Amino acid sequence: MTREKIYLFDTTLRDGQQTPGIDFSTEDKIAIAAMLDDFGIDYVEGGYPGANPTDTAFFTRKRTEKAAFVAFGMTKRAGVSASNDPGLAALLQAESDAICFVAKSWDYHVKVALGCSNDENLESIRDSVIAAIGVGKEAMVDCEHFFDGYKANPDYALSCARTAYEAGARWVVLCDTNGGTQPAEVREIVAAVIAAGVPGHCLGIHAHNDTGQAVANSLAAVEAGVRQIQGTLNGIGERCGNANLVTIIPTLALKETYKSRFDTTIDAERLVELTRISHAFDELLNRSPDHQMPYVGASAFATKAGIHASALLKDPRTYEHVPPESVGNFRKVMVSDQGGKSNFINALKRRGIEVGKDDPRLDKLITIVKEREASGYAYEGADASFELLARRTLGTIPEFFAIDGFRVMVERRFDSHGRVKIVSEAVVKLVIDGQTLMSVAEGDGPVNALDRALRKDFGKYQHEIDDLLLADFKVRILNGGTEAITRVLIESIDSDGVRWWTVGVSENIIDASFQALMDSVIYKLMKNRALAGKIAAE
Ligand SMILES: CC(=O)SCCNC(=O)CCNC(=O)[C@H](O)C(C)(C)COP(=O)(O)OP(=O)(O)OC[C@H]1O[C@@H](n2cnc3c(N)ncnc32)[C@H](O)[C@@H]1OP(=O)(O)O
Ligand SMILES: CC(=O)C(=O)O
Repeated sequence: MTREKIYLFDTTLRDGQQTPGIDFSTEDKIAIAAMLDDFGIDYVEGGYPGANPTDTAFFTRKRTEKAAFVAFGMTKRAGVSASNDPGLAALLQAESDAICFVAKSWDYHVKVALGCSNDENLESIRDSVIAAIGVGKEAMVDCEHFFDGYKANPDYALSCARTAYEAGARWVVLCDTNGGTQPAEVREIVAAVIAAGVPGHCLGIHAHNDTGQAVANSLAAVEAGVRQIQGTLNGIGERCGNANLVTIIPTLALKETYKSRFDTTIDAERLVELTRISHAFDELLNRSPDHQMPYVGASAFATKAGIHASALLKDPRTYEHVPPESVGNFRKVMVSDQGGKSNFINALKRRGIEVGKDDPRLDKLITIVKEREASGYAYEGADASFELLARRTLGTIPEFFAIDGFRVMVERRFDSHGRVKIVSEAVVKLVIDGQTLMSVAEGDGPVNALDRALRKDFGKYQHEIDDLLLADFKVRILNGGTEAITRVLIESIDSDGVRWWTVGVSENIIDASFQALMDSVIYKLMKNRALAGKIAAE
């Protein structure tokens, strides 16, 4: 069987820009285009030059080295010639390798949205494609609402696609603009387009995710014959988003049904970059990655379940559809109340702690973790606290210091201008080598005050915690009403760039925070002595 290429077309910077809450700056666009170009995407659609200052500015800058850089815009307006349409002129003049025109292909839209005749719309499609080719650009046409249009008036939808193709468009892209089409319909309609004379190697698919089918519809279109897929990074896009290229790319590369027939520019060597790219993109959007995103999510290859962990450790293929490292992700066997001995042995081994399956201390640790999780602790997100708990149970943590007590006071005061000022003050009493050390500090809030007081006099350990920083602080109320208990998670970082999470649980938020703080400091002291924190690669 001859192999065929599937072209990848990224519209993150155009349809992705239409996502509610996402607004790229020109600098963002430059960074994202470079990321996509490096990764090996065939087409990068940069936006709509002439539509807004960001896109216009972006099109004056250098954007891609390898990928074809695409300008998006609408076909010429009815009633004016291509040479007299200012919108089309801006598109033709923009620095790009290709132009992707959006064109109506549903007669209802032609009538209602454009207010012109069906023939005038066909003329707009034809003349716009000819004009783009005339200035030396590759032309493509996004047939908006193609599937809905086909269902309403198949002859007209097909004549739009054919007109674009016959005018010389390299790609005629069938768009599920409203996102309601189902995979079986996509297969049937793509087959009809090919039967009407537009060959599959000139057809693309642009699917929206309004019924959660954008990826399935894109793959159904490939099965039916299209050879270009449009989509976005992490599936951003108007309303419920576009087809997620981060899901489609590994599916094409790793799943037998596609990999046996098709090639894309993303080979195995590039595919390992996928998780990093997906997360870097979220970072740029200033949002947390979706843990459950296929292939790249933090949970994509994670298991809490003891039965799964036991089999995974015998052979990962028992519970993994592809090897996590093929997409740059990794396996995570977590400890929790859902775990059995295998989860624990694996989690301990990663931290350099060897313990036999028959060691009674292992049973004790499992019991403690399960009891603590029942009372509100969550160790799957608090790796350092889990390690300390394990080492305490095994008896391998030195007694660095003891806490004699702490007190926190929060006061609402007025300054000399009558403005409200909230002052937090903490007192911490520690015992180190039999000597009591007492420190008092103020802070921005009670936890900050506690942290400052704790660090103010740490005796002989003082210099060891100077580079310890609290990077994040998360509070969760576990049950409502007067019996509410609080779980606090603290993320710490030190000058080695190492990060760790600790947890505290209490009916009192300050006490929960103090527990998490204590674990963070003890972990740091252990780490300084190479007694903890060696996470081996899985
Ligand atoms: C399905 C999609 O995602 S298509 C892409 C949608 N993206 C965007 O719209 C984002 C960028 N758009 C914009 O910034 C603006 O809409 C602009 C600059 C393009 C146009 O702005 P304006 O000239 O003020 O027009 P406005 O946005 O109000 O309306 C769109 C006009 O384009 C016309 N039009 C829409 N599609 C097409 C088409 N394919 N071919 C020709 N004309 C079209 C509409 O009939 C309407 O014309 P009218 O003003 O005579 O009623
Ligand atoms: C062109 C486009 O974005 C759509 O039809 O959805």
